[in-house]
Amino acid sequence: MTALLEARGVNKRFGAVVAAADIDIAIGAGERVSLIGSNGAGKTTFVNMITGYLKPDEGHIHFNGRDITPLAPRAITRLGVARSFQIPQLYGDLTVLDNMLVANACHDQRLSFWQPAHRGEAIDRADVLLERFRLADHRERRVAELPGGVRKLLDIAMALTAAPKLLLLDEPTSGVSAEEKFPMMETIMAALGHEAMTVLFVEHDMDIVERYASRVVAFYSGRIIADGPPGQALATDDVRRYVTGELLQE
Ligand SMILES: Nc1ncnc2c1ncn2[C@@H]1O[C@H](COP(=O)(O)OP(=O)(O)OP(=O)(O)O)[C@@H](O)[C@H]1O
Repeated sequence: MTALLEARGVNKRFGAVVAAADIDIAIGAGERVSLIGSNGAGKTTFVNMITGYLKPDEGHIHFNGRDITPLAPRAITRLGVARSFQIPQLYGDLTVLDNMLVANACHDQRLSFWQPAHRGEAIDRADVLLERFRLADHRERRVAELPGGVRKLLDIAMALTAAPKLLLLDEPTSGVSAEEKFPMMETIMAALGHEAMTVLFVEHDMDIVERYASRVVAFYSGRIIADGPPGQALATDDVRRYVTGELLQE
């Protein structure tokens, strides 16, 4: 397997807290990887180190064959790493379409005062994504008026305007009702199916993990305690003890 993302000997501490301990992992193109672990296990720290918002104390992270450890978040985004947040980062007063266009403008290097164009092209790309995420009917609505689940879909669609190679999702269905979460994941996964991209998603809901991940990476105290296909990783004693709580902790 040629790795798209590779972390080697990555460590991160916050004072006495070990947030990442000897992280060694390689993730290939097209994988759908779920990052699981209890609160404070180190999932977000790992994601933040990939995006460059946090720097490891030790170790290196490679993306697409390049050492991205020293790069600033914007430079890493430009290489093809995109992220959506647990609480969507949207402009409530703007329409859905305008949010898409703002997201596009943030990474379109061709835009300038003299050449604000590509707008037609940007609108076409936005419309394709809105269709895929079942957001076309909301195109002209103000984002502040939309329900939470729709806003989450928009946040992910916005991340895709950059046509990333790696997409990082933070609990895509958190805050969404039990009835809505599977239809929402179906929409997300169908939309992502059109793009040849690797997806890492932080998830606490094991039903979602089992159904949508091709691989599970479990964290505890900053360490990776299991890594494999969902059926295998979720069945390990460490995951049952430290993540799902099916076994009592020693
Ligand atoms: N900026 C920071 N300053 C100090 N401590 C931090 C910081 N970021 C994370 N930590 C600590 O590092 C540990 C790992 O946190 P992290 O947010 O990575 O866990 P997590 O698995 O994402 O948890 P959750 O599911 O609650 O989001 C925790 O003990 C946390 O308190």
